[in-house]
Amino acid sequence: MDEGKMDENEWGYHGEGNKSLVVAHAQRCVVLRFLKFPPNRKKTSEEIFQHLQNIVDFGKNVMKEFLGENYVHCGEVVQLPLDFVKQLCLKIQCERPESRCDKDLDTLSGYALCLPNLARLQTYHFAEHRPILCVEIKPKCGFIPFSSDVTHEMKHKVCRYCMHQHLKVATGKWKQISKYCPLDLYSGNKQRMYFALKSLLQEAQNNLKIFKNGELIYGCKDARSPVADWSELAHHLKPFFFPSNGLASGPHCTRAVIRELVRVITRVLLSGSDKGRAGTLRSGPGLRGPPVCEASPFSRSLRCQGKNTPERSGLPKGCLLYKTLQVQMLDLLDIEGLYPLYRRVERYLEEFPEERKTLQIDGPYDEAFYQRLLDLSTEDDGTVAFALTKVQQYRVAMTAKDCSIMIALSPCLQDASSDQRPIVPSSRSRFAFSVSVLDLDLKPYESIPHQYKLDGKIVNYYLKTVHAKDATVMSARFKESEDCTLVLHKV
Ligand SMILES: O=P(O)(O)O[C@@H]1[C@@H](OP(=O)(O)O)[C@H](OP(=O)(O)O)[C@H](O)[C@H](OP(=O)(O)O)[C@H]1OP(=O)(O)O
Ligand SMILES: Nc1ncnc2c1ncn2[C@@H]1O[C@H](COP(=O)(O)OP(=O)(O)OP(=O)(O)O)[C@@H](O)[C@H]1O
Repeated sequence: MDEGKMDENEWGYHGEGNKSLVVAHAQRCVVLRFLKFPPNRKKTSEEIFQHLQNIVDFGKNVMKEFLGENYVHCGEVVQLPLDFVKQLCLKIQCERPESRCDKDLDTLSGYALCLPNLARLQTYHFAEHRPILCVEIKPKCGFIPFSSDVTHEMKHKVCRYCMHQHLKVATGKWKQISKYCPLDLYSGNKQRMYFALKSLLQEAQNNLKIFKNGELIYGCKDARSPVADWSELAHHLKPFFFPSNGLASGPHCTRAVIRELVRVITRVLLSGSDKGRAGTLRSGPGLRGPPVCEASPFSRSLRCQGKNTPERSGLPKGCLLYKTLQVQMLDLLDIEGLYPLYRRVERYLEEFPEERKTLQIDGPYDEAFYQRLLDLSTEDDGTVAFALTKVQQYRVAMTAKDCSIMIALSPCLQDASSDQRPIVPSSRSRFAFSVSVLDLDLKPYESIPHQYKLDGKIVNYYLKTVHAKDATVMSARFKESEDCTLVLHKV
């Protein structure tokens, strides 16, 4: 990219989260990722450069090591002309969802991250001419805490995502409770994964987006304007899954297309080579928590049919879900066990503030930082070193609990080679695919007290409001009859 010759007209709004905003190049397969800040909390250019460089270093030295280099794209920090950034900011403002406009794009530093556009296959510099379908999933935390520091018994039974749903609906973030449970997606069991993906398609919230040729066609652009029309989605997807067949439109077609999509995504999620060192993080069998979440409609439906709890995960070790889960499990103590250790580090830093650098709280995220993450001991010897290791592991785990997985699918001819990209078959077509992870920014040390408070809030709200009324709420959830039949489809 020639940073000297930037033209805002060649870039378009692509998407944003809570902390960054992404624009995509119209022709080339690149995006620019800018940081965002609340209006009164601007940072210096030097701080922004350092923040972005830390993101790159963390990706290179830590996440690539854990997840494998094929999945992680670190990008590079670029310096852009300020005039370009200002014009671009004005140009895209009208496309930003209202709910995200509480933060402003950083237009003062001129720094951004340049990354491959993962909504297209990884050809980096040149746009593909083939049509591309891309599914982005933010799976969230896939295990139930196993730590003995957990004080609320409910946390050993119901996963955080399912509990948090109730607080989110109560505070108006989303309109209705999702049937998605991350433990189903991470189960490796095809029926549970199928149920999880279908639930995401029913209530996408911010956990699922679908792009066609780089354009968002399904999922929430704005929390207040969810788009969830399956027949419209099927209309977009039909040429991908039934290219040469005159499948009539209507509910039958919609169901067939959605079924193909879910099957293909399940297959892709279960694929993968065994690179990356997340396997070295595996904790013993006693340290893994229950395999199902009691609030998941899937396990509830099994129980209501008198069937046993499904077996524990059959995720293949090479697949990205497996690796992501291993990194999430670096949260060995749960926030309840971690918080006192955070306080220990805090007390030390209050006494010796100059040590913050040596402890690598704000980086550098280098090889030494990575090596310390591999110590999985939970024997507290009372030292600051022990507390620090657990704090850093927790931050990495939280990052893996909030990352997204991008799956790009491009149809290929029956007999054509795929340029060595892996292939996934569907019943009427074949796709070359790529899988990548995004949003691997290390969670800040400062967010730990917030996590501690939020955890208490989520559990207390669930216990007080939902669990007390459990029977009523859950029976209402099961009035939607498809729950019990859906899971029995052969996949
Ligand atoms: O706390 P959670 O689980 O609600 O996760 C937050 C996400 O909410 P979600 O539940 O996915 O809707 C939240 O996503 P949204 O802004 O709601 O789309 C952010 O990803 C937030 O991370 P950060 O503070 O921007 O680094 C996330 O915060 P972290 O807890 O990961 O720091
Ligand atoms: N390299 C990329 N290629 C294509 N799209 C991307 C890329 N990086 C980010 N995006 C898109 O931009 C959106 C916002 O990016 P990202 O999730 O990194 O934002 P964030 O503010 O850090 O998120 P969060 O709310 O979790 O803090 C993503 O959901 C994704 O759709």
